[in-house]
Order: sequence, then C-alpha cells, then structure tokens
Amino acid sequence: MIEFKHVSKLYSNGVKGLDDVTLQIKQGEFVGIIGLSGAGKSTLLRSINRMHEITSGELIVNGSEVKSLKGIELRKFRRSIGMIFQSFHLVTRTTVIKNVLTANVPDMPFWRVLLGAFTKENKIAALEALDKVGILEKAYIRTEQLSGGQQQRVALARTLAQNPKIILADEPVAALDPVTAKQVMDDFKRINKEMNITILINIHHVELALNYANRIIGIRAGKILYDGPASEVDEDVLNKIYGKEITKEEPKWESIIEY
Ligand SMILES: Nc1ncnc2c1ncn2[C@@H]1O[C@H](COP(=O)(O)OP(=O)(O)OP(=O)(O)O)[C@@H](O)[C@H]1O
Repeated sequence: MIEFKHVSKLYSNGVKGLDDVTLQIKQGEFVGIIGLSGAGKSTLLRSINRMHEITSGELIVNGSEVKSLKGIELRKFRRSIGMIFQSFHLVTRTTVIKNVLTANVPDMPFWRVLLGAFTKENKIAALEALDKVGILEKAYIRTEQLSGGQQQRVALARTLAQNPKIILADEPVAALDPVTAKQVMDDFKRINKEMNITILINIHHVELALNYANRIIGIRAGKILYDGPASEVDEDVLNKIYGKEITKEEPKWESIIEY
C-alpha cells in the first residue's frame, strides 16, 4: 500500500512540484499518471522511492514512513521498488544477462562484485526474469545489438530480478515507436497480473494510459485533478487535466489499435 497524506513538495526555486496530495494505492494496482509536461508526474513517482524528498505531509509505503528511513533500512526499502526510465539505463557494451545480474550487486559481498562472481541462484533468477519478458534467447548477446523495445525489456527484467513489490516507470515508452510501445505496455500488464506487482506509469500518451491502466491519476500544477477508473475518463476530465481540447483517441495512435 502506498499512502500519500497531504503531501507537498516545494522545490528550492519556489516551484510546487506536489500540492497537498492525498491518495492511496493498493498492492497490485496498475496506475497511469497523466498530465502536461511540468505538471508534477515525475515528482509524484520519484517521491515514492525517495529520489525526491517531500517537504510536508506524510508518505507511507508498505508500512514504512519514507521520510524517516535511513542507512540500511533505506537501501532495503529502495530495493523493494523497481524503477524504469525512458532511457533504459543499461550498460550497452556488455551482455544482456550481465545487465540483469547487476540487480544483485547491492546484496553481494564486495569481492564477488569485483570478480563478477554471481551465484548460480543469481544466474537462474536472471534467466527467469528474461524469460518473463520474452527475451531469454538474447541472454548472451551484447545489449547494444538489441532494439529499443528489447532494451527496455532488459531493463524490466533487471528490475524483476530484484523481486520488487512496486515498479515505478517514468515515461517507459516515450522513446519507442507505437508498435514497440504497445508490446512493452503488454509486458507491464502481464507482470502486473501474473505477479501482483503494483505498477505506476507516467505516460504522455493518453490513449495508451487509458487502454492499459485500471486507474488514472490526472495531475496539474502539482494537484490531483482526477483519480478514478480509466473507464470513466471522458473528454471533460481530459480538458480539466490538460486545460485544452483533447480527445481520447489521438490520431497517431489509431494505427496500433488495429495492429
Ligand atoms: N530539481 C528541480 N528543481 C526545481 N524545480 C523542479 C525540479 N524538478 C522539477 N521541477 C519543477 O517542478 C515541476 C514538476 O516537474 P516534474 O518533473 O515532476 O513534471 P512532469 O509532469 O514529470 O513533467 P514531464 O512530463 O516534462 O517530465 C515543474 O515545474 C518543474 O520545472
């Protein structure tokens, strides 16, 4: 359970990243966070694993008050939350499996890290994670030889190898073409359903958000303007979030519906 109670985030330049946010997200939910550029989507997402510090209010994640975590506790907490970025964050000069195995580094003795001596269990877990995202056969290929979509799947496998309860994905498909974006969203959906991992995705593409997420959080200037089922997001809700005329079906995404 993720619980925001009257959470605000004031950046040092005076910008309100979050403005009195109160919401609860239960284990296993698939949430799409939408809003204009600069609305506060990343701030909301990144406050959950304390990449951003909140300035007031209370944020409780799986029973831990995020603000008060320190040292080993904070590291352990962060390990229970996977993070996926738009730009994959992989070491492309090395193999796919080595990238996935790096998920274990924080728990390994230093000598093992130095020697790159991963245990048999680590390797099996890495291969299982690659299997879950459908790219097991790429395990021993250099990562740079993979397409953008495949690289995002490697990033997802690395996160899964960490056994997270929550995955935070910050614009995970923004750098991908529409067809590949849909495939990566399918991976998120499957992982959410089969493993009951909570998924929170920041996403610019409204139609993708509505098709994949069960719940939509619409944010504007740090304030939550909509929080409810994806099925109830209509054009009035979108106008409120975006402050302009916007339709549910953006033309450029039409092609992938039929794909
Ligand atoms: N480190 C920072 N220092 C000062 N202001 C910041 C910082 N990070 C973000 N902001 C400001 O806080 C507001 C919310 O930013 P945030 O990155 O959360 O928005 P976003 O909705 O994720 O935008 P985008 O879709 O462009 O990524 C913006 O006005 C932004 O300029």
